[in-house]
Amino acid sequence: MQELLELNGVHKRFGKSAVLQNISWSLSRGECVAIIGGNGAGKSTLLHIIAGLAIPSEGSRVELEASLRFGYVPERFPALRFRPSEYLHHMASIQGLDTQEATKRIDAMLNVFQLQDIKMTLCSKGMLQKVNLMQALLRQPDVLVLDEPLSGLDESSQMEMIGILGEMKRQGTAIAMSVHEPLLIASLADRVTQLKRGRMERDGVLAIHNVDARTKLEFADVQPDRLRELEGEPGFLYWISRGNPASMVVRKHSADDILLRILQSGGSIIRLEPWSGETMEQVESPISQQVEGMRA
Ligand SMILES: Nc1ncnc2c1ncn2[C@@H]1O[C@H](COP(=O)(O)OP(=O)(O)OP(=O)(O)O)[C@@H](O)[C@H]1O
Repeated sequence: MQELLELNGVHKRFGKSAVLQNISWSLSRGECVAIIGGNGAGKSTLLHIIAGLAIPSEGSRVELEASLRFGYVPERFPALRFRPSEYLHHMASIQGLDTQEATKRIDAMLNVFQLQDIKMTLCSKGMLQKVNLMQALLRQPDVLVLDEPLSGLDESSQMEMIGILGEMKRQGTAIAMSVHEPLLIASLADRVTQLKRGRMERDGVLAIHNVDARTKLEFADVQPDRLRELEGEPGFLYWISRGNPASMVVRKHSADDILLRILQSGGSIIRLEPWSGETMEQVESPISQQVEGMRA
């Protein structure tokens, strides 16, 4: 993977307080890194440095490609008295985007994000978080930096956000995000960086991230004909249950795509977890095989 950004021996101090100590870290195109750690561990400070919004007190931040574009999604986003489209046009103009280009992009994003263009004071937290993400995507960033993107969202908004971020990642956007939710880490992260009191305790590939890793998806409200379509998805392995709720085991690297399909089929996700579960004998056979069996 092509490296985009490098931090070398970064320290950050506020007065006498050392908030980050000796952080060496990198981020590559299309990679998603989850930054975890307790309250006050230094996650937001590290994200500010990654995004270029704060300068290290010591050490260096090196962009390894010319003209890299960064998008930053802060944790808190205020409900302003604008409609999303108005707000985004203001932001586009501040960022120096051509008006025609901005209109095209904002219309496309409102459509993709399925966001009603109502006053932001009337928007739910999930809707506001979409606007927050959209302002960061205006200039089609190479690197997207997110501070707790799922914080305070309900389950369906969380899944929607995971689907959107998964799509960004597939398109090659590098993502660095501070995160508490195991669901988000399991669905998107390639690597986890763990901070403890400003020091990097761990920085590595997820243990479950290998080609054989499997994920169990439990979901509800998908019509039987759609269940059969889900079987055709690359990465589908087997059913544990095809009732309502249904649960299936899929290859971990395909889980994002299948989650998206489930949501597009009108389903809702109940749970997603790493799976090392039962043997094939204990599971239900694919619907397609059963239908073949009935025909025979
Ligand atoms: N501008 C600042 N001036 C002084 N201290 C700061 C500043 N920004 C952050 N800190 C301190 O740095 C430490 C790390 O803060 P930071 O927000 O990076 O942690 P965090 O891991 O994101 O925490 P949380 O999970 O609670 O949001 C905290 O003790 C905080 O008080």
